[in-house]
Amino acid sequence: MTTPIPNPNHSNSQIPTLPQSLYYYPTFLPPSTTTTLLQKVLSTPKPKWTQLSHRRLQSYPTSLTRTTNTLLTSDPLPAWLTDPIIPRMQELNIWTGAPHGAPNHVLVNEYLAGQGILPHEDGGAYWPVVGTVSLGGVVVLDVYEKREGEGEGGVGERVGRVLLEDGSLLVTMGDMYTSYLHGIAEVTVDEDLGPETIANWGLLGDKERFKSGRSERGTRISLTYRDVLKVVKVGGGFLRK
Ligand SMILES: O=C(O)CCC(=O)C(=O)O
Ligand SMILES: [Fe+2]
Repeated sequence: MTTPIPNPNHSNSQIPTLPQSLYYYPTFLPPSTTTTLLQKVLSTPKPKWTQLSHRRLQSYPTSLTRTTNTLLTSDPLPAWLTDPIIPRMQELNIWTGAPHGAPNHVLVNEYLAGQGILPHEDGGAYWPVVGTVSLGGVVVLDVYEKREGEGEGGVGERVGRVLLEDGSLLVTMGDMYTSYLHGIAEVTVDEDLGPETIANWGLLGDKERFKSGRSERGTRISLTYRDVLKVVKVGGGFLRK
């Protein structure tokens, strides 16, 4: 499989000092859209959520099969997750070269203040691009080296920190997708924020907001867009929930 080529037109959005390639778009969605999306996600009935130990999760249109990582469904993504987000991503050429030319799977994460996600990689079920839309609370995403040859989950040195603002889009591809890990610490305050410590400081939409160097966590939703490589369409309404 060939690796997607970062679009040189977007070099202004590329996060410096980190391995390639992470792109940050601070005001990808206007506040009116983030508010509507946040309400939509937070009003989802409880059975649609999977409660994990450190966050809640929804999978659209459904979760992947456990053994073969296949998207087995006849349902498209719901309109509230596609418009206007996917056309805007396509304008940025994020899915150019992807097997389906657009994301076909969205994992929606909810983190309460103090919750996070352990360092991990997103793996081979997907085309190696993730588009992450952040809604609500601000968090710092940590990037780590991956320690090969130490079995599963070898977490190396932290190589950088990225601040994710409400309405922003983070695009992860290339080496950042395949050779590094990412995680969110379980803290109620992100501290030590500044131009020396936050890799995307120069790209932030509202640096003033973080000039105290601290940011209190609030409830955050992330919409993570992916293109699943293996898709099997099922007809006739079988396997529907
Ligand atoms: O919430 C985030 O920004 C990260 C989520 C994540 O890493 C994942 O869903 O794989
Ligand atoms: Fe991830």
